[in-house]
Amino acid sequence: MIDARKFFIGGKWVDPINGTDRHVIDSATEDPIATISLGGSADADAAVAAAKSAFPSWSVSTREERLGLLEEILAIYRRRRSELADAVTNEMGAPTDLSNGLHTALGEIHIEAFIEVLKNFDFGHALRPDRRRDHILYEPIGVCALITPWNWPLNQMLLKVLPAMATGCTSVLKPSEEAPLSALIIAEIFDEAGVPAGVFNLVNGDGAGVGNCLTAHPDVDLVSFTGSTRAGVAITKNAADTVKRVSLELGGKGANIIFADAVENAVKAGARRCFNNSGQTCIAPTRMLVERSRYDQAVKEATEVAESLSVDLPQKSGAHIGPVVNASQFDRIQNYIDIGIQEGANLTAGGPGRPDGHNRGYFVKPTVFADCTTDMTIVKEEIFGPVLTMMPFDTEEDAIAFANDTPFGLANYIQTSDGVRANRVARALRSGMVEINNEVRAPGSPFGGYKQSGNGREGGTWGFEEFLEVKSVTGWFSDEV
Ligand SMILES: NC(=O)c1ccc[n+]([C@@H]2O[C@H](COP(=O)([O-])OP(=O)(O)OC[C@H]3O[C@@H](n4cnc5c(N)ncnc54)[C@H](O)[C@@H]3O)[C@@H](O)[C@H]2O)c1
Repeated sequence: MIDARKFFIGGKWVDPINGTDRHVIDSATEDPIATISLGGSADADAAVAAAKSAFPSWSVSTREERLGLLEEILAIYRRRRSELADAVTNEMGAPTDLSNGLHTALGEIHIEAFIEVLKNFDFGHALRPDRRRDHILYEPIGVCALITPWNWPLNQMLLKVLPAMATGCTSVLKPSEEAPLSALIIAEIFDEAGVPAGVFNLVNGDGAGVGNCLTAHPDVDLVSFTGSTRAGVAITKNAADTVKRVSLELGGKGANIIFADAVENAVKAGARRCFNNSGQTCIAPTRMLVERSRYDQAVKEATEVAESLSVDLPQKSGAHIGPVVNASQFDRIQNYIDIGIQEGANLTAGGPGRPDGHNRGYFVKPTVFADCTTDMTIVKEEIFGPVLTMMPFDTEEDAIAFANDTPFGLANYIQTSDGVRANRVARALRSGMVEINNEVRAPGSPFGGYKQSGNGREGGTWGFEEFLEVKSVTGWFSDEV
């Protein structure tokens, strides 16, 4: 059993002041694998105090100093990448090929991308050529509370801790209590890289404890949160009294609009994408909308994908999916599958209970519901498991209306070989991201949602601006002064 009870505060690994022990569970065996501490208010206060005292010097550090640190972090991250992958596999059940692949690759890509942003970011410039004494400065906002979920842990942490550091902010990270192990390695990497004391701090805890303390804390200037819409709303209310900035990356219910002229493997690729990471992806294309002439064939293909996808131990190599993260997610998904059946959706693959060969662990069968309607609970709510819903459409207008008929607006998908139509539909979709024909977003492109999927943007210059205040100075003397 790993003892992971310490926190990283003020450049040191310290014992909790008023923590409570909690086990991290292997979701494949249901056995405890590590003990962490859930911090209390004294721990959150200590971390915020360390971040606050580091801010005056870090906020005026040079671009070169920050770049040097990020380069060092990148080198150590690469060296420790397989350890990070093991931690992700153990803490949230991603199969080893996935954690050695996309989970850890995303982290590396983000470090590289933020290095590029920092090299080029303009922290001060004249308003306009004709108003050279009107000067605009971009300054770090201050102490940032960074609260992250468990489903893509490295991706979500690094999209916050790196731009915070690169813009001159100081931060307190509270990773998910479900998946805290990779975060501890990130803290070790920052420590080894020489991040100055207090610039980055880590306290484990849950939402009701450390989460609440950080979001209400008078010395925290910004909360950057990724997680459920439920928690995002609670955090926003809790932060309101101190008027701090709150940046939210929340849930999703992505539509995948498949027109009849889409490439042959569009349906299969869409179904695989929905099941990847056991369906625990905020941008998963979980609502497949298929043009009627292709619909019956599409249901067959998606069903085949679900039936041929194996569900197996995360520690095994292969393209299978692993368990979902914990018992409450397992129960939640099972409940949605029951509701889908009760509400009359056509179950064509998967269904309730564990897959054959598993009598323990939080394994869920890849499940397909065809002939869904927009009023069904499984179409409206985020399930966060390997469950695909399918429905036919007749016209482009119907497809757009179905796709937009949700309180979420994170990522939507279009499959067609008609470029004019693709662009037209992309404009009509109310979401922060639209992917046409599975074209992957470039590193440094903005990630975030419309509507109840959030109000922030992560990545690239947009991700930087979240951590910056804008100062307007008039009467500015030219930089030669
Ligand atoms: N939009 C995105 O970028 C994005 C990315 C990944 C995941 N998500 C969403 O995250 C959710 C899954 O993650 P989860 O189950 O860990 O979410 P969650 O909201 O339960 O928890 C996320 C984090 O918030 C903390 N937290 C919970 N309640 C809190 C409160 N009241 N105050 C402060 N902190 C609190 C948790 O301890 C955890 O660290 C899904 O809804 C998914 O769509 C969104």
